[in-house]
Amino acid sequence: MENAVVLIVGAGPSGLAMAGCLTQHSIPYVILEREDCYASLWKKRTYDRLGLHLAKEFCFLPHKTLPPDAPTFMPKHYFLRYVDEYVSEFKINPRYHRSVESAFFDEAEKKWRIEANNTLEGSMEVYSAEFLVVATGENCEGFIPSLPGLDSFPGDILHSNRYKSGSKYKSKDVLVVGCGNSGMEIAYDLVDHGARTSIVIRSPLHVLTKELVHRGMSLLKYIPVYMVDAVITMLARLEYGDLTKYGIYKPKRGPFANKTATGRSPVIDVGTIKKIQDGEIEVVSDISSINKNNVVLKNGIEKKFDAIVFATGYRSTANKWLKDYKYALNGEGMPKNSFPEHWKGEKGLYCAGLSRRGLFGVSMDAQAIANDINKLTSGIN
Ligand SMILES: Cc1cc2nc3c(=O)[nH]c(=O)nc-3n(C[C@H](O)[C@H](O)[C@H](O)COP(=O)(O)OP(=O)(O)OC[C@H]3O[C@@H](n4cnc5c(N)ncnc54)[C@H](O)[C@@H]3O)c2cc1C
Ligand SMILES: NC(=O)C1=CN([C@@H]2O[C@H](COP(=O)(O)OP(=O)(O)OC[C@H]3O[C@@H](n4cnc5c(N)ncnc54)[C@H](OP(=O)(O)O)[C@@H]3O)[C@@H](O)[C@H]2O)C=CC1
Ligand SMILES: O=C(O)C(=O)Cc1c[nH]c2ccccc12
Repeated sequence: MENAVVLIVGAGPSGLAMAGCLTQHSIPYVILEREDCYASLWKKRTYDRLGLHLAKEFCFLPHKTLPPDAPTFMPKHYFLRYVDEYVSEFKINPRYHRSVESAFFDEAEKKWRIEANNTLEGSMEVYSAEFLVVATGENCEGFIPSLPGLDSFPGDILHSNRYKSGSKYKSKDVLVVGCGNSGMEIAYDLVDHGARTSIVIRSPLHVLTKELVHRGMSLLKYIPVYMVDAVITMLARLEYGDLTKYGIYKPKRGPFANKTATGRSPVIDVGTIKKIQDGEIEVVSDISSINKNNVVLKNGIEKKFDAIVFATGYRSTANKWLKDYKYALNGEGMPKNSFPEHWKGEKGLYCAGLSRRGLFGVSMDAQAIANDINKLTSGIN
């Protein structure tokens, strides 16, 4: 058994930000990561054309600024280069191929006991830690809904986290299920590669440009959210016109109030809306069942597809391996406390990056957690 002061599970931006902050306080830590690299979501499970939707002032990690000439909206590779520099500057050395499979609070020892599968060696490793930080992310596992007849579909079925580009779908009929930021951008990419593309839109959504989101986030510093929402919704209407004829309806709450209330981001349009308006992407209603290549929609229409991309979102899985999740999380593996106290659990348990606030939220959490651990370890309560 190995002893650690702080044990961090996950070497994504949250785990790395934790490492950066703990280093500032000279607090030792160990990071366990199931994959063979850091930032594995960004490196392995995102599509090729991904760029950051939020402006650079919301997309950096604690204690390291972005280069002054960084583009306002960074491409993925630019952000990853910054992450590489972060890792070398803070000398972060995660232990790779360590999949954490169980963790519980040992009441006798008053410490966390963590078991990780060393997937390279096929052995179990045991760690004990005073503080445990869950940094496994809200995008830990791709979610695919169970639909009647899905098993009978003979073509490609993939979650958006396995989609790279539309190059192999030229002249194919592809259905994208889900119209969050992933689904909308993947639909664009498919058309760009010559696929005949349809997208399932079953609920209301806000569509904004990245410039409008940037403007809205800047305005939020000065005026209340309902005013920001009113201004930004009006500007979006001028930009896109009435989208209801394409099956796109707005939620009752404004885009920023909705983000705060539900965590759901507005769709930040990368050109998909124009392709919908031009008839290059067809919006279809929710799926009722699947029979081989035929997809039966809830409005009774039946369409044939060669492939289905499920851009139906993600789940946190921390509640599965963290046996005593109740000290910080709910049954969905998300924080049990509400924002802004969401990061702090009991008995030295914390969660970073589960506030549905992107990289900005990641940085805030890591700083708050490291400050709290610093206070506790220096005996200032
Ligand atoms: C397609 C996509 C695009 C995004 N774009 C943006 C954006 O532009 N801007 C923004 O602010 N946010 C964006 N996000 C949100 C994203 O959640 C954050 O950017 C960021 O990746 C969160 O970091 P994280 O470390 O919390 O989680 P992750 O990046 O998911 O990292 C978690 C790490 O934990 C590891 N892990 C999981 N379970 C275990 C286990 N049991 N044992 C050991 N290791 C484990 C995983 O392998 C992974 O490396 C995007 C998300 C997606 C899906
Ligand atoms: N460049 C960037 O910055 C990007 C950022 N992201 C971020 O990553 C996170 C994850 O995004 P994303 O992958 O789009 O996931 P989301 O959870 O945001 O969206 C999931 C979508 O799938 C739909 N859906 C879920 N279940 C079903 C079902 N059974 N049938 C039909 N539709 C269904 C949802 O609709 P409903 O509302 O009806 O449930 C929703 O439209 C978000 O925070 C997003 O903003 C993603 C891509 C790019
Ligand atoms: O990409 C995401 O989903 C994010 O969570 C980033 C984000 C944080 N606050 C926002 C407000 C509007 C749009 C996106 C975000």
